[in-house]
Amino acid sequence: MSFHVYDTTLRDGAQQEGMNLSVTDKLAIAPLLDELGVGFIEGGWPGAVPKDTEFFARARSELTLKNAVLAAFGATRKVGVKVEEDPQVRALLDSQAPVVTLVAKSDVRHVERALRTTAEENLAMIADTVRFLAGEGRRVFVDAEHFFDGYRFDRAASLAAVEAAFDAGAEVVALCDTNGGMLPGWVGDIVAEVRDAVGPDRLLGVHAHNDTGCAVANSLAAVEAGASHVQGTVNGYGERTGNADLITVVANLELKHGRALLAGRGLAEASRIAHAISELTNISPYARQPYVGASAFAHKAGLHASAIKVDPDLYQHIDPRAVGNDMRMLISDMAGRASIELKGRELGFDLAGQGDVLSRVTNRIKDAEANGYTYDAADASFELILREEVTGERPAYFTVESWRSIVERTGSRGSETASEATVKLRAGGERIVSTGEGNGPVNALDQALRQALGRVYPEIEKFELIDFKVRILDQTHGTDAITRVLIETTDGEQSWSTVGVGPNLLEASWEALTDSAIFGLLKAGVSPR
Ligand SMILES: CC(=O)SCCNC(=O)CCNC(=O)[C@H](O)C(C)(C)COP(=O)(O)OP(=O)(O)OC[C@H]1O[C@@H](n2cnc3c(N)ncnc32)[C@H](O)[C@@H]1OP(=O)(O)O
Ligand SMILES: CC(=O)C(=O)O
Repeated sequence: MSFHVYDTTLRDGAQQEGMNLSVTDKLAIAPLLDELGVGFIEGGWPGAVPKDTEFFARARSELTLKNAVLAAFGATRKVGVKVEEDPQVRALLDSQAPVVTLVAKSDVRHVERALRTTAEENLAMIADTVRFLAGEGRRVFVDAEHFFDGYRFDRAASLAAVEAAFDAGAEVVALCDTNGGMLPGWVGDIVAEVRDAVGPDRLLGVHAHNDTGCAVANSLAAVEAGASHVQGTVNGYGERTGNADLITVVANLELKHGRALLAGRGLAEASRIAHAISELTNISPYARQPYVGASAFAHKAGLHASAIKVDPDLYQHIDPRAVGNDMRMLISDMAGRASIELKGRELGFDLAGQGDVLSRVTNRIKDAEANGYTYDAADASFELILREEVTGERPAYFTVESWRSIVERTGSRGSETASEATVKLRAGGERIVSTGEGNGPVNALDQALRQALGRVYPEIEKFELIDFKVRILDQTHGTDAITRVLIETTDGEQSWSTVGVGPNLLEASWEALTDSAIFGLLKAGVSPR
């Protein structure tokens, strides 16, 4: 029996709080899902959500899928309505999607209290709708809503709904944990019982929500018990706490159970695709996401690094390349010499056998972290320290004579503010004095520094500050507290992060800004002038 990987990012994923996908977003996400290699892409509910009706219409001319087929989602016919006269069922046909997935009630309490009808009418709604759509040439899948809750309450009634769907011609019945309250043992037992009840030739699926934090585990339990169709969303998007993270489910099945499920390059592209979809949903990626998260293979503890130096597999459960991710060493006060050696290797420095350098860098990092610096989020500042300890000097792009930045309040009530900064430095054999204006004192300082350096290093014009984070450390000291600034800069292709610490925001920012300029010039291959 074939196995289905069924993605519902564009339908159930879009039910996540705060997510609002345009038709264009959906048309951009669908090819990424196709590239991932899923078998089915549920595009939305045509006839109920106007954007979804438009999505299916535009998909016909604008989408070319290599691996996946589109599924339109909708409900069984309404109570007491002839199926061929139900406009929502008609909209499913009109979508021209080759697969239609019907949500059907399979918990008798929902039938009686939400649909306000009888169990018999519900079975007729399921059978009529499946038969009608199958008769029109559609592959029909049924999502048995609240199946697990219903089964635990009245198993005969829930099983009758599943059987009605199969008997009418449904290709798949996906058992749904709609409220997400199940635990893996319960799911495994129930799927095994349903498997026995419906027989081995019928294709059972699973659709899990994450309210107990078990959506992935519940999906795996269902597959182990005989489900061969698994639904989920990329990045675990979905209502409330989300749906089963489809990439995690598939990675577990492929990499732990040896079942190749995705078409094309599949998992090897998973990290890139998960992040690209985050860009389109405008929801920041979750760094600690299994397999594809930025931290999924990041090691901070010095003891880990000392073993990883011998063999990376000693501290990681898979080769990160299997999911298109990378191993990274994080540098902090928890680093040891092995961490520095491995990080050096990552940055292109071979420090093997250079015990002195490793000890000096390790001690410098530990001291700096004790004074408020943090390097696990400021790789570029770390690299400058490492270079300095290896070569004995910092790249001499400029020497600073002085700088200042002021905030001026103007207007009759002092309600308008303007900032102005002056930087005096030497570069390219000249003394440069530059003044910058900005909407705040840090912005003005950044402008002044950039303008000064730009006279000698025009390469700096490409640099852009894209993130700025301030943290006041040791807040119990009030105004004595120290300030830490982390900034991220890009040259349009790559980005780098630097850190600064000081008694106030401006001093901390100045250090992070100058590190950023030096690192950017270094990376651009510019020699000091
Ligand atoms: C578990 C899930 O996540 S399923 C996916 C849920 N997704 C969505 O709800 C998003 C899209 N939904 C919508 O646009 C709207 O809710 C609609 C168009 C579906 C329904 O809206 P309305 O027509 O205004 O109906 P209303 O919200 O008042 O009630 C829902 C109706 O669907 C009926 N219904 C609910 N489930 C089913 C079902 N499985 N089969 C048939 N009818 C159903 C209800 O009995 C009710 O019928 P009634 O109008 O005769 O009382
Ligand atoms: C169908 C669906 O989304 C659910 O039951 O959760």
